[in-house]
Amino acid sequence: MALRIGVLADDFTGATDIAGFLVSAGMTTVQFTSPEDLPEHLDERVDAAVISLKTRSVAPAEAVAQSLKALAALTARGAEQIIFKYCSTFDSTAEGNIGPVTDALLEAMGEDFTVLAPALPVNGRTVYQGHLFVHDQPLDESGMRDHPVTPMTDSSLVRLMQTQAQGRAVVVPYATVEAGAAAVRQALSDARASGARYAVPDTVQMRHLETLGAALTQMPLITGGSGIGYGLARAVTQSQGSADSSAASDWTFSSGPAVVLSGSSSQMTNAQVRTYRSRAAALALDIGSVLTRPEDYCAEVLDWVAQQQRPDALAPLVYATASPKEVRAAQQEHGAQELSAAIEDFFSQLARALHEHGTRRFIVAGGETSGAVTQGLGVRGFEVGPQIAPGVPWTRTLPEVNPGTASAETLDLALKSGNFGEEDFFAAAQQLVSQQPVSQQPLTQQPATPDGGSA
Ligand SMILES: Nc1ncnc2c1ncn2[C@@H]1O[C@H](COP(=O)(O)OP(=O)(O)O)[C@@H](O)[C@H]1O
Ligand SMILES: O=C(O)[C@@H](O)C(=O)COP(=O)(O)O
Repeated sequence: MALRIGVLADDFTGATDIAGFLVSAGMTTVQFTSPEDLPEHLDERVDAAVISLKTRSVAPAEAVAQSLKALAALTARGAEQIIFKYCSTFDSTAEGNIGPVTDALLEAMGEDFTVLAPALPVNGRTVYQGHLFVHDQPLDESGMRDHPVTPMTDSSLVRLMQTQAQGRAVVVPYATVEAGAAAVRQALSDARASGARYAVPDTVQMRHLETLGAALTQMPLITGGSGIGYGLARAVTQSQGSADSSAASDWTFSSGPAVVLSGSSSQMTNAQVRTYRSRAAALALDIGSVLTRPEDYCAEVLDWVAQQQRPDALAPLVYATASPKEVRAAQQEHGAQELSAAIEDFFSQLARALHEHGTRRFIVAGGETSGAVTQGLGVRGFEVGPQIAPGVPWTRTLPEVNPGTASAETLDLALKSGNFGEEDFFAAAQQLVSQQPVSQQPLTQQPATPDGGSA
């Protein structure tokens, strides 16, 4: 079967977020860490491929260039529909990057119209009258108001888009979405005829995403969050009669020691670390040692982890997670960027050392931290499995594209965006492993035949 959906995501855990939702809707999904890593021939069982970029907060021209490369890689694999995945809280500045990237993708695809659909009601992100809410607060009154890189000071998606993009945006109101897919299609066609370039559909419940998915199956470019990915995938798999047989239902895990690495300091991750500390061995990183003697300290932490890894115990936790007050104080003392980079490098080095000493399962908290860990492990592609929590799936590495992992064995990775998961997330991830079902042949890359076709 041809590649039904190709996704380019503007950050790492955002990519795993949408990949997990595509799988939960019944699509076999693989994820790669750059367009270059996408194999020329994907396994024929693959319905969706996700490329994770790091374009959320780079300069707009750089974001556009990387996104166009990813688009080219996906269309070259025959992707029938493209999704540009950004954050469910529309993380961007007045310069971009959601507007410039969307415009560049439209132009490259020869299109003049798309939707902006960031909503993910199961995680409290809803859109009403074109305004984005985080649970019961408008976006600009939520914690996103104080985001260090992309502070969100308006909740109107129409205004947010129009300040950074080239065209006009219009709302598809709640009543139209409630009326069903045909009504949405008509509203989109009217909006386009009126000269609008972007439509913002109200989305209050998960079922609205299914309505939107059914209305949008023929739209070449969709932009939004993981929720619209779910809606589209449901529409496709339902029309094929396969929506109920989740692609993750017969997922298996590798055996071997596990570790939890937490570099996010979000409110939710702080709560998750507190909860887990009461149940498992936990080590708070000494930031001074991370900064001044990272190599020796890495060896000490490695020894500590090895002593704690026992088959009858929960995986040990190593964390840099700290309260906002502690983070601010440390940033003032050492400089925010230097500190982030040092901690990320440390996690990257530690993950590599842990892998070399036998660790096979990594549970990681934090988007940037996940990027650093996968980089340390040399992971460039993985298959996406069952969700531990909405937006956080288990994944396993595809050995063929991960020569850095040194062997044909697969690694299990759970890569969590800072804000996602319940308070017991770290233990819940391991509980899912211990309930693992019957073995399934892992996806492998199709060997290329001399004529360039797949074997
Ligand atoms: N104690 C700390 N003080 C300062 N910065 C920290 C601390 N712990 C982690 N960090 C840094 O904060 C950043 C957290 O970002 P990230 O991993 O993306 O989490 P999130 O998904 O919550 O944004 C990383 O760069 C990490 O290295
Ligand atoms: O859409 C979402 O909310 C997430 O997939 C996402 O992008 C979160 O970003 P980070 O919190 O920066 O990991």
